[in-house]
Amino acid sequence: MAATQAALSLQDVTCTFAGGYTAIDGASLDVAPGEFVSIVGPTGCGKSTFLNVAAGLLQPSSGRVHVFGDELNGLNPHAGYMFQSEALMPWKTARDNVAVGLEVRGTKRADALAQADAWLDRVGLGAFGDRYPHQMSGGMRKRAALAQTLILDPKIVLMDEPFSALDVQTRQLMENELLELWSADRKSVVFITHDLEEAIAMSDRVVILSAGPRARIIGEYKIDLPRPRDVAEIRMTDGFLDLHKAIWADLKDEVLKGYARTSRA
Ligand SMILES: Nc1ncnc2c1ncn2[C@@H]1O[C@H](COP(=O)(O)OP(=O)(O)OP(=O)(O)O)[C@@H](O)[C@H]1O
Repeated sequence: MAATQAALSLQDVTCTFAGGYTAIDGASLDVAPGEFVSIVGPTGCGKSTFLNVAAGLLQPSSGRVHVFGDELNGLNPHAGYMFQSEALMPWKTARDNVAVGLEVRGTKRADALAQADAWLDRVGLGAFGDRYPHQMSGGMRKRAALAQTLILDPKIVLMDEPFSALDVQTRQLMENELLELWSADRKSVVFITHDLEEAIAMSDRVVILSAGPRARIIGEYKIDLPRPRDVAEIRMTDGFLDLHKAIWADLKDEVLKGYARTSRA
């Protein structure tokens, strides 16, 4: 048995869809407990597909997934998932949206609501629990979605471009908030983004997927920048710029290939 058991281990994962398109081909990734890993790759390369396999939402055509040493069959019981699109129910208030996962698990409503209020406070929405999603800004909705995911205390958080719809300033605020929450209670995070700067600023490790079809992992970089980090300030440091230059050298050709493929389609 390995010295430290991975929180999440994807081994030689291949995903071929019904029409015969192979998105991912033989990709392997281990994520350690408490590690923040970003996956970066050109548009349409298979990042979401890979994350869906980790969540247990998609069965790979071949390859294996282990979660804390147990083979995954069905939904990943230790994972919380935060999507790019809105996950809030429009007919529920922020408080009810955050509480609903606990209620589904059988927590008494009063207790679930009390925990939801505590989480709303933690994400800076303490005064907005009664608001409905349409009464909140994009950033507020993301905060509520973050609380909705973290209230369930998943050991692994899977995030698929969670902040990509936000303006730059709100996005940086959210990134810093996520890092603060993460450092207070270290969970394993797998963070999908097409934004290399965001990936470097946030992560312990950045993994590069090649352009599809048959995307593979073509590079892994340890990000040894000091923490705590401010995502805006870290971007101006020499260490960040050196990493960016090195990783971009690997990523650039793949981005161009991906762009050429999608622009022909
Ligand atoms: N159910 C499916 N059936 C057929 N092809 C699919 C299916 N789901 C995804 N694909 C294809 O697999 C490839 C990878 O898709 P995926 O959404 O994983 O990429 P991505 O890297 O997350 O994309 P983006 O950067 O645009 O978010 C794409 O070419 C997509 O069209």
